[in-house]
Amino acid sequence: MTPTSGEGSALLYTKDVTVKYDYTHEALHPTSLSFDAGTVTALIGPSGCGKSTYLRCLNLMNREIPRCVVEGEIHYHDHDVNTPDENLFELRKSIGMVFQQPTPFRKSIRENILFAPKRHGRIKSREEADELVETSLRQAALWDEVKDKLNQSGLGLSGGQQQRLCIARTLAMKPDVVLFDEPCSALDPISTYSIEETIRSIASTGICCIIVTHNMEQATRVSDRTAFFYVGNMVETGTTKQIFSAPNDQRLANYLSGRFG
Ligand SMILES: Nc1ncnc2c1ncn2[C@@H]1O[C@H](COP(=O)(O)OP(=O)(O)OP(=O)(O)O)[C@@H](O)[C@H]1O
Repeated sequence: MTPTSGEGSALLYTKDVTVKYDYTHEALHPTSLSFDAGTVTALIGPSGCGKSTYLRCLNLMNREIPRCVVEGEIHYHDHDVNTPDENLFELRKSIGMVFQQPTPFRKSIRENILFAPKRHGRIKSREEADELVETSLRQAALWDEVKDKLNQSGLGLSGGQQQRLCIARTLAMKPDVVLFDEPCSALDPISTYSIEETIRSIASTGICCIIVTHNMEQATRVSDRTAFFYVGNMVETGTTKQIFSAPNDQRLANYLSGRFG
């Protein structure tokens, strides 16, 4: 899919979104970005520049933080979800999230996958459950490694496998957006490669993937588009190729050349 879009055709976009912590400290200044189905966007920038804060806006996760205020528009399927009556339970079914540290539930591999679909009343039969477990684990490239131990604890897996289990668990809800907050930072290079492959393959099925990463090589390997954040501002966005080969903003050029991190 062509990695571009204006907000008009985008699956998800924000318009002048700001975030204040403790009601006053504006950690994210007005930010407008758009995201298409079937693409991967990387959010990059030095530590503390607001990448994760912005990512958490997209499924209203900042609402879990006391005294945090998010203003501006967050359009999902052309509907502004940043309203007090938005149903968070429903929204997060469609906009899933994978965190930095793998966080499998203290349950079997199978029950990790089925937990949320059961809660949402989506499983009607044993056959449906079996199929969902297999499809989700295959999408996360974990099926072959765990198919003979589905009833064992998810906590018995390696770190990289646990992270893929968390991705499979997210995919079991059939989201159309998945947010990844530094999903590989706790993983070795082989597991990292596997997660990157998984992200690309998920995007190829039409899911919109957005990933916060500190790893510039990862951004170039995995993403179609990149947005650079600096001190709470989204400074530049474009195709990943353009951002890395011909940055316009001097701060971005300095960041890419390693002058600060
Ligand atoms: N829960 C919070 N309460 C108060 N301030 C916060 C909170 N989370 C983040 N901040 C502040 O908001 C700013 C942006 O932080 P954020 O974590 O979004 O940056 P980041 O670019 O994702 O950083 P990193 O790459 O280190 O994870 C920082 O000044 C940070 O201290």
